Amino acid sequence: MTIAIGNDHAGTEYKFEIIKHLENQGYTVLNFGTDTNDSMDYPDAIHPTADAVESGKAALGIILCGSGNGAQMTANKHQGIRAALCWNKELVELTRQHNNANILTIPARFVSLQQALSFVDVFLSTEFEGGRHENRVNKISCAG
Ligand SMILES: O=C(CO)[C@H](O)[C@H](O)[C@H](O)COP(=O)(O)O
Repeated sequence: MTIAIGNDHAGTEYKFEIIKHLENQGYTVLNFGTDTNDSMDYPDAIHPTADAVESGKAALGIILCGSGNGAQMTANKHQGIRAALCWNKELVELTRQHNNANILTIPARFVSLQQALSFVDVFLSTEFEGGRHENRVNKISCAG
């Protein structure tokens, strides 16, 4: 499975650890984030990450910035993206089960590296439940 990843300078360190973690498990990772700690604008990394998921080049995405808010807001501008900002494992599990989230947003300055890696594991191993959630998820993209 191919995973897209994107980050600003606040997420660089965790990004490299996540890539290592994923590649060790056999995932292919497309890296759209900055590889340095130099200050940059998160939309420049997040839009290409969202594009990769939206176009199907990647099955799922992971994005990081300091609080996660800017990254999530950017990704959710894309029609085919459901990006969830999560700060515990339960939220990660629920957003896959109920929202069929296709991008996990990690607030790198507010969680430990161990937490971030565990979020990634839960995100990739949890399936959408469908059922009553199917209609609700379909209605997300209808602005009315
Ligand atoms: O976009 C954000 C907040 O919504 C991210 O947390 C950024 O990483 C953060 O704003 C970067 O802050 P910095 O002071 O420029 O390092």
